[in-house]
Amino acid sequence: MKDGFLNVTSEIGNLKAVLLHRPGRELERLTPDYLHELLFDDIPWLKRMRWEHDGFAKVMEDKGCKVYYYEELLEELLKDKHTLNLFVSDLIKNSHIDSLELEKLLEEYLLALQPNEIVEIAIAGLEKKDLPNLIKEYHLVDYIKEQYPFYINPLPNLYFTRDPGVVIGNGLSINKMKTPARNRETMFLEYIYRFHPLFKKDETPLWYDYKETYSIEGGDVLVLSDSVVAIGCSERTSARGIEILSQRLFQNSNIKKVLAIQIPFTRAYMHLDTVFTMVDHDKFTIYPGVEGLLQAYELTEGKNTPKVRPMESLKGALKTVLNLPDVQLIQSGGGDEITAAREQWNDSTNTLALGPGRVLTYNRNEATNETLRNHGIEVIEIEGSELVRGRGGPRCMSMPLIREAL
Ligand SMILES: NC(=O)NCCC[C@H](N)C(=O)O
Repeated sequence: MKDGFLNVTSEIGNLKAVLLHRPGRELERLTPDYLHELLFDDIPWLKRMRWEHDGFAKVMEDKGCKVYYYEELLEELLKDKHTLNLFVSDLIKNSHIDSLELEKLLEEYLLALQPNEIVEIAIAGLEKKDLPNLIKEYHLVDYIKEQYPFYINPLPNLYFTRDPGVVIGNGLSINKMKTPARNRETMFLEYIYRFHPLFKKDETPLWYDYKETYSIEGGDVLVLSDSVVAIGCSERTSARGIEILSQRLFQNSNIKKVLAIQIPFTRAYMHLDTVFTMVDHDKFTIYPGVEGLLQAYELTEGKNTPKVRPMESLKGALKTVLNLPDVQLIQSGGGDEITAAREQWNDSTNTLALGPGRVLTYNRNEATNETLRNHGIEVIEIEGSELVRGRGGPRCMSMPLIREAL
């Protein structure tokens, strides 16, 4: 196989290219009634959120990382009429409109728009009040759904680009999301993969597809080295999904071992990277509140499904799979129970490595940042008072496309 564009063989190699989404109008469609369903705990202030997000992107650019945006890549590929037609048709299909007639009307409406307007609607949603005269004759389904404000749902979680897809080696996993609120996000990545020349589809293996049955979300996947991946078994990522992805990696890539790490299935720690991230060759940060609750399993290639070996401890497992004499688990919140819990809620452990021993974090997590510094880690802080309201940090908000090999 020729060289593709994507290449991620570690969590900590110098970050060279990343996929982001700048928060947009979808955030202004969050209302208290739909917060829970849309996986938010609060209503963010968009203007400030964008400012914070621009600051986040700038730190990466200043360090030599190329920043790509979902909205730009999608607009570029929708300039092709054939792709645009397919995209609109899939957008309608994935929006669960429930009425053939309405589907047709919406399709006609969207096809008359420009690519940037279609992308805006695909991400930010379409409110019924914006098209007051669309339906000429009401059917039962229209009466029943009348109170619901959207024809097309907003996707307020898209700025957490980590979750819908993950690059492992030179291949891509387009994930199967667990919740309906985030399901439609993955379609965008499929279009970028299939139709944008940047991703060099013919040279890029697809490890997983969002049309599969078992959920996997990117916040659970940590590429620990060129031959080892850790995958959290969590509220969002299923054990069966881990087995299927692992076996494919064993058979078609350089990955030899997967460390499956079971974390408590709760909202506060919805993905592995909300409690555990890699910050240097042999250093990790971990939320002490879960340390004793994690169970690790080593997966290696099996006949049909992987062989599974329960491991004694996370620390021991990391040493074994990474072949290291020792590893350090740096406790977030300085190890203080209350501080650690408060800062974990605000994503203290969700660090994004820009290079070995250099991480990006929210400035609000003062105790954790100080602890990391005391362990020799360079910590670059960003503002995140509004960004954090979606319950995700710098790692959640970034999908690495290229990292320099270690
Ligand atoms: N990797 C991550 O932990 N992503 C954060 C996702 C937060 C989002 N509100 C969600 O519940 O999916």
